[in-house]
Amino acid sequence: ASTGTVAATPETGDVEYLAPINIGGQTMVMDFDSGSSDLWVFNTQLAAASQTGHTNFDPSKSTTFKLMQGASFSISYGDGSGAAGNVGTDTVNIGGATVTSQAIELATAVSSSFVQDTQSNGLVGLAYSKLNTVKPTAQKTFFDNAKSSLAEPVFTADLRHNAVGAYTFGAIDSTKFNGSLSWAAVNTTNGFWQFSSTKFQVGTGAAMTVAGGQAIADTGTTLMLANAAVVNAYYSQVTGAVNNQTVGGVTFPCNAQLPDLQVDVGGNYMAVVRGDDINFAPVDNAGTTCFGGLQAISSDLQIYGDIMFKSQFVAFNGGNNTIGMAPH
Ligand SMILES: CC[C@H](C)[C@H](NC(=O)[C@H](C)NC(=O)[C@@H](CCSC)NC[C@@H](N)Cc1ccccc1)C(=O)O
Repeated sequence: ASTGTVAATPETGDVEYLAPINIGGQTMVMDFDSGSSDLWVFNTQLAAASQTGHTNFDPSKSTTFKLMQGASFSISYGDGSGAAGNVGTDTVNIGGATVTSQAIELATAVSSSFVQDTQSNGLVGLAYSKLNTVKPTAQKTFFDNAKSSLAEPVFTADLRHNAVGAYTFGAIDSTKFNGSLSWAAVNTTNGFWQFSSTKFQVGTGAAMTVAGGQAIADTGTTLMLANAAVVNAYYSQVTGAVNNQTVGGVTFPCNAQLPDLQVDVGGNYMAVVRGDDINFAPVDNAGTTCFGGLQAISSDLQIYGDIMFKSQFVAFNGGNNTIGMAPH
């Protein structure tokens, strides 16, 4: 039974968290994404302009790569970005955890936001395999393929503000969080690591409810996108907070006092998101106006991204479909 651990390194400003994987002998620095289920890479089939600045996987240099005849993929993401291309299989090793025949999706087209993000050379999808976009036959995620050979059927995300953390497969390192993990049931219907999140509390204020609230844990989303009721209640406690359409969300004075936000996870655990982490980044050169890490989303499905992960160590249990959290 194996385990694997890789460093999770934040891009400047904690925009994304990147980690190295080995595909057929080639190291690729990738964006680990618990909000999708395709492993796709920048590669030598892409137009030269798209390859520029990236590490490009070269299937012809891998002795273990096999093309998957007739297979293709095409994926779209909530921010409007996407990728598409063909598919093969190869040996993937992530920090010591190995899968010998992992579907590797070779992009032949990627949207500009991915081309511009030269530190990321593709995504490692870690949501449920039912979301995988390969046709005619959907493929399994690395975690799904690795699960049976891992010491425990789990992977964990230990993401830090402006510091190196870790992704671990097959073990839970209890030295990386305070106290014990609180576990919640995952609703796998939509293919996400989805749980009920119906209560919230701003600072020491009254507990409030989001009727029927649901959320997903998405390591590939930078911010925390919550119900408007949560966002309005939160920023009503922040002097100078305004909904700034030009920058596309709520901003506030960078020296504002930001309360902690508590959100319930599965009905029996209130996850504390540190107020400091909700000060995401300045929007002006003088650093006087800052952009909120908590923003509103109109869909019923809230997306708890890296802003939450910076306060919470998260364990994803594929054995019993539960999600564990503890402060770190
Ligand atoms: C518009 C597309 C919708 C959202 C839907 N797609 C999804 O839900 C996909 C699997 N997941 C995503 O679009 C989002 C979760 C949306 S919750 C509905 N997670 C993956 C995202 N963090 C990947 C990413 C990483 C870095 C830069 C940009 C994007 C679909 O295909 O129908």
